[in-house]
Amino acid sequence: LLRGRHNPHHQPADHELHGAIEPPLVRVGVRDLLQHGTRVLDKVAVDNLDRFPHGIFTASILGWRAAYVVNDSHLTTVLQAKSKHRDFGWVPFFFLCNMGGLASKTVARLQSRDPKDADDAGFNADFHDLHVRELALGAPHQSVMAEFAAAWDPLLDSLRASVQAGSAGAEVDLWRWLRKAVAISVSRAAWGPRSPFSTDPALWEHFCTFADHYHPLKYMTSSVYAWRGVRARDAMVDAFERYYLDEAGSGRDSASRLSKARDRSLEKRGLSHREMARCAMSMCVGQFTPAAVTFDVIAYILSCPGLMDRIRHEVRSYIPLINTPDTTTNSRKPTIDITRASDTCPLLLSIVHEVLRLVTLGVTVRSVLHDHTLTLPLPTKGPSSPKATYRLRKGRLIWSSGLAIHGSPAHFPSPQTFDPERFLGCRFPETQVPGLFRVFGGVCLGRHIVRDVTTAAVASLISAFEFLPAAADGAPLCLPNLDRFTFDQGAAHPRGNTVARLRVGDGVSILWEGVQDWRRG
Ligand code: HEM
Repeated sequence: LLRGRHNPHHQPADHELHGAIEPPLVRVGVRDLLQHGTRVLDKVAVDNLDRFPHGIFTASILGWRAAYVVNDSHLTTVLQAKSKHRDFGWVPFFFLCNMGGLASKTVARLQSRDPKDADDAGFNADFHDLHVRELALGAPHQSVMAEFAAAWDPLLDSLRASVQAGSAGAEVDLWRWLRKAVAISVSRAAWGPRSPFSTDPALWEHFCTFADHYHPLKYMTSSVYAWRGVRARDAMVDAFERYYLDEAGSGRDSASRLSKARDRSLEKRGLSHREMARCAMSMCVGQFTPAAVTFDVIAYILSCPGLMDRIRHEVRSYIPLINTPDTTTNSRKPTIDITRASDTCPLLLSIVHEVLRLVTLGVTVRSVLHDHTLTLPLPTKGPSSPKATYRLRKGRLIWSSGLAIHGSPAHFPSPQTFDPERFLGCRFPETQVPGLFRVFGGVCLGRHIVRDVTTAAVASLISAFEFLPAAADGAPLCLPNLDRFTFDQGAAHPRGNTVARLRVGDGVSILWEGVQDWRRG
C-alpha cells in the first residue's frame, strides 16, 4: 500500500517523486483557529469526513501547510506503523517541554543520540521500550495496580466516613474528590509510597491549578501570561526535586520499576534532578487522566435510567465475595477485589470503552522524515475514486484523527449517542478493532492502567455508595462537552454540575484481597 513501507531501505527515486503532488488542500482560517485552538485539525478532519475519497488532505493553517490530516481508518493504521519514512517527531517533546518548562538545551540533549554508542536508539525509542516492558499485562501491571489500590482504599474509607454523617445523603464534589484520589493513588503506583503526592497531600491542588490554566501558546511566550499555572508547576517541580534529592533514597528505592527505568533513561542523557523533576511533573498530566474518565463514566451511567442498578448487580454478582478478617471489630467482613473489575464485569468494561470513545481525541501524530510517495491503489470511499499517488514532504506532520473515525456513522451507528452495550464482548478493542477504536492511537502504552484504574474506581464508588437523585433544585452530574475540550486534557473535563448526592451503601467492603496476594507473591 505504501511505497517503500515494505522495504525499509527504499529511497524514492527522482522519477517517483516527479509529478506526484501533495494530497488535496484544505484552508484553515483565523476564525477556525481561534474557535477550536489545539483541536482545529480534528475539526477539519470531521468537517471533511466524506469529501476526499482516499481520506487524506493537506491542512493549510494561515497559508502554512502544517499537516496531512487523515480521517480514514485503514490509512490511519498504515501510517501509524513503524517506518523509516516517519516517526513520532517533535510533538511529544513539545508537550514534555512546554508543560514541564524544560530548557531548550535539555530538549536538544533528549533529541540527540550518543555518537559513541552504536546501540543508542534515541530517547523516544528508549522510552517506548521501557514502557512496553514495565507496563505489560502480568506481574508488572499487577504491581502497579496493587500500589494504586493500597492508596485508594484509605481515601475511599475517609470519603465513606464523611458521607456517613448525613443519613439523607451528603453532597460530594465528585470531580474534586476524584482529582485528589486519582493523583494520590496513581502517583503512588508510579513513584511509590514516598511519591510527592503521597507525602504532601495538598500538592494535588497545585496540579489542578496547573491543569486548569494550561495553554501551550501561553507557555511558549512568557510566564507573565501564565503566572498562576507556572507558580503551581514550580511547586510540583520543587516537590519532585526534593523527592529526587532525598539522600536516604527512601523515595526512589520504593518506586515502581517503571519509574526507576524512566529515571535511568533520563540520567543516561545527563539530566539534572531539577530537569528530571520537570519531566516527572509533565508526565502527571497523562497519568492522572483516569480522574476525568471516571467522572464521565459515572455521569453517563446516571444519565441512563436503570443502568446504575445493572452495573451494581454485575459488580456484586461477578466479583467474588470473600470474607476477610476485620481487625477493628474482630469479626469477618464481606470483601471484593475491585482491581478485577475489568476482567469480570463485561457491561462496565463496555461502558468504559464507550465513554473513552466519546470523551477523548485519540489522535495519532507522526512526522514525515523525508520526501516520499504514498500510493493508494484502492479507493477507500466511493466506488469510482481513482488510484492516487501523493507526495509527502519532509517536515510535515501526519495528523490521524480518532475523533473523525469515532464520529463516523459508517463505523459507529448513531455515533453521538451513548450506547452502553456498544463494546460488549470486546476486551481490548484497541487491538481487536485497531482501525476503529482510536482512543489509544496506535497504541498508548498506559492503556491497561487507564482501563483498570477507571473500572476499579467506578466499581468501588458504585459498591460503596448509592447515588441519590439530585435535590429538587439541583442538577444531575454534567455530561462532557467536547466543544470545550482541549488537546492537553487527554479526556474531556466536566464543565457544569460536579456535585453528587451520596449515601453509604449496604455494607460490602472494598478491600484489596488481590493486593495482599500480590504482596505475598
Ligand atoms: C485516558 C487516558 C489516556 C489516553 C486517551 C491516552 C492516549 C494516548 C495516545 C492517543 C497515544 C499516541 C499513540 C500513537 O502515537 O499513536 C498515547 C501514547 C502514549 N501513552 Fe497514553 N493515553 C492515556 C493515558 C496514559 C497513561 C496513564 C500512561 C502511562 C502510565 C500513558 C503512556 C503513554 C506512552 C508511554 C505513550 C507513547 C507510546 C509509544 O511510545 O509508542 N498514557 N497515549
